[in-house]
Amino acid sequence: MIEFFKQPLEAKKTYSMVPGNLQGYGQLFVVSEDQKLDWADMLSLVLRPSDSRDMRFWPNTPASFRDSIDRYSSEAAKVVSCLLRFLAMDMGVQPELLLEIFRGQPQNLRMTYYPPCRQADKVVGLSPHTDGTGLTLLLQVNDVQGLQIRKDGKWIAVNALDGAFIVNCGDILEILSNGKYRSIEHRAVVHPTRERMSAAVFHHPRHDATVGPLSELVRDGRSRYSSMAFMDFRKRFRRVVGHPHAQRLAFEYVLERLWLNAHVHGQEPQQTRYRLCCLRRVTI
Ligand SMILES: O=C(O)CCC(=O)C(=O)O
Ligand SMILES: [Fe+2]
Repeated sequence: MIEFFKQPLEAKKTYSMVPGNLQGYGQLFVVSEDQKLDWADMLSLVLRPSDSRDMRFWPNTPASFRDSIDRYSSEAAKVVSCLLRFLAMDMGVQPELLLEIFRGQPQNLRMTYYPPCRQADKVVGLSPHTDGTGLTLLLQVNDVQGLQIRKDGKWIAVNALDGAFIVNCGDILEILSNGKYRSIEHRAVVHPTRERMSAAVFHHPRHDATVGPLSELVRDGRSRYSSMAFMDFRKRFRRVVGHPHAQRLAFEYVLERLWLNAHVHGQEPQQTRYRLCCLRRVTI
């Protein structure tokens, strides 16, 4: 990955994103010429299922690149299977139930390169967002800190442990767990003199899954979210881009719809009110 980003721009542009496809080398969510871009370049690839790989975007320099990514993908999938088992046990649900939702372990990879910026406080490396995933395995590739999470309205730096993954709970896990695990809002800042690199592997439910709180967790009828097809969730999630907090807000917007539906079915009025407050911040 380090070798890939070191190459001249022209070489990297061989793998440029094309309209209508989120894979390849470029920038995330570019929707307008006037948009202020994040201070980062990235290479995004679909890794699993393996027949969805689009090899046009897979660099073959350095020569070991494709092979390394392939192995990384299998190992990440194994780690995530283990984590899903532990999470199921922690929630008191059958591990097989959770694993079935992630069957085949659809996975994509985003490698991000943040160049240094002398006026680092005037730019943002990666805008605030939540991951629209089940779980994300995030690796800070070099020893430059940059990840922050928003807690109680404040941004808090997360220090990566050497050689360890940072595991993010994504939006889907928040819904499946009926809110037990919160999908955390995060962003990346840049360093004034040093470049930074990270690699995130996003794990999604299988494409024909329905996402909603696991039935074992709503036995008492307290479902915080109603269910929807994962592909519908994804479509709505991607519709709102280019806003400073686009992804978090998009997620809240989708949740809002889910919670309103739940409310219509006579559940959780208090939670619905909370989400209505969030909705006021969103212009859609
Ligand atoms: O670079 C980082 O530390 C964060 C990356 C991230 O949040 C993402 O790729 O979704
Ligand atoms: Fe993220």
